[in-house]
Amino acid sequence: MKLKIALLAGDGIGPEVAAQAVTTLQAVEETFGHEFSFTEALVGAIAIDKQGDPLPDETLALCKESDAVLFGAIGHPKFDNDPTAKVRPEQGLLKLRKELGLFSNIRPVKIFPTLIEKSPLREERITGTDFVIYRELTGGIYFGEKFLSEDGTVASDLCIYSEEEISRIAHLAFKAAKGRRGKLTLVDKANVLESSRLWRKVVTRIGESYPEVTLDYLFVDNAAMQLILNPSQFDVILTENMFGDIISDEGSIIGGSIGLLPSASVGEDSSMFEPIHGSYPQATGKNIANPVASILSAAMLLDHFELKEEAEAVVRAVTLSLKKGIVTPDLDPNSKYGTDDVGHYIASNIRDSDDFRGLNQENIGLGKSTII
Ligand SMILES: NC(=O)c1ccc[n+]([C@@H]2O[C@H](COP(=O)([O-])OP(=O)(O)OC[C@H]3O[C@@H](n4cnc5c(N)ncnc54)[C@H](O)[C@@H]3O)[C@@H](O)[C@H]2O)c1
Ligand SMILES: CC(C)[C@H](C(=O)O)[C@@H](O)C(=O)O
Ligand SMILES: [Mg+2]
Repeated sequence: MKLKIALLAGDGIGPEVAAQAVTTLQAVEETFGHEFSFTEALVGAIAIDKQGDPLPDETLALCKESDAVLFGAIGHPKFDNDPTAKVRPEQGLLKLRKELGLFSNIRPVKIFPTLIEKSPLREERITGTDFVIYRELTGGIYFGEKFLSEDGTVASDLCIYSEEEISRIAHLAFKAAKGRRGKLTLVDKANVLESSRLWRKVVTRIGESYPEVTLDYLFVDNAAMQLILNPSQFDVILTENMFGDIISDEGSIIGGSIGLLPSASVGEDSSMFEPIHGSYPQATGKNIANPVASILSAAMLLDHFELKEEAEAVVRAVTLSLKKGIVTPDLDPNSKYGTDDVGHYIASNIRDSDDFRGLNQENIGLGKSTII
């Protein structure tokens, strides 16, 4: 298959982890005989520095004409520490999501069996964790009208949703639940927020068309607690933009590190693949960032284009690296391996995959190798 991929590495550790996703995709390309092209473009703080715009027109145009976008991370402390800055790196990411119509952000949370002891939670709590968050990505409080009074003492952000925005992602989430364990949990704050009550009404109505899926509801504060208390109760979580942002960072540490959690953002015509973590500025240039979230985002890209065997090969290679202890310091403070070592190990395992391709994965203790 030929794929034209826009590569938006961004800021901080973005370029370091995205480089390993590219190395992985190049290994897949060679091993399975595909043709992937990568075209780089600016986004985030580096784009502000170079062009005064966090999403230059040519970057957006490239993304629109590409088959998919591979995204690193954006963000820089000079903006984080300046609440008065009018132009900000995050605006580039948000505009990109909106312009590409990426309304559904899919964030799978699965425990790698060999990492169970790396989790801050006890083994008996996290065993069996395997859920996926469907986070609405182009609406809600992120995109509602903003207000700041002239004297700078009063501010507001409007949280606004339409039935249409809720129903299109709800259908995707119900379909996902149907293909998994048949459970969908809507996370909202319907005891307080009008917008959440609209979510409940619309999702409940849509649920009637999916009789094989059990729908339940959790208030977001309770959901935040349940995620830690009993994460294996969840199958598909459907939620609005900001709640999804928050609970996915929380969910990521169940498996040991946010550096493991990938995501796919999809719309009608476009798709983008990015780790859920940010630019981790403290780690920039140190070769310590975990590239696995970025590499698994590349696996989600392959899966999205129906390259199932290829996606599985990536997940298997990642699983093997974790099993062998070829990991970055977030998973093992004494590790001698850097971001690039982990990426190269994974890529070389895809290239030499004869030694484990086709083997019964259970026999070699890798468990299930699908990503979602
Ligand atoms: N999608 C994105 O590009 C994105 C996402 C979140 C935050 N941000 C931006 O990133 C900047 C920093 O934000 P933050 O510190 O709140 O979040 P962050 O995700 O960058 O880092 C938070 C913590 O998570 C850990 N971490 C993150 N990525 C890791 C990796 N690959 N390997 C190992 N550990 C990792 C580190 O302990 C780090 O201190 C901000 O400017 C923020 O706006 C961007
Ligand atoms: C950087 C920020 C705009 C972004 C978000 O809040 O969506 C990030 O936290 C994420 O999870 O992708
Ligand atoms: Mg986030």
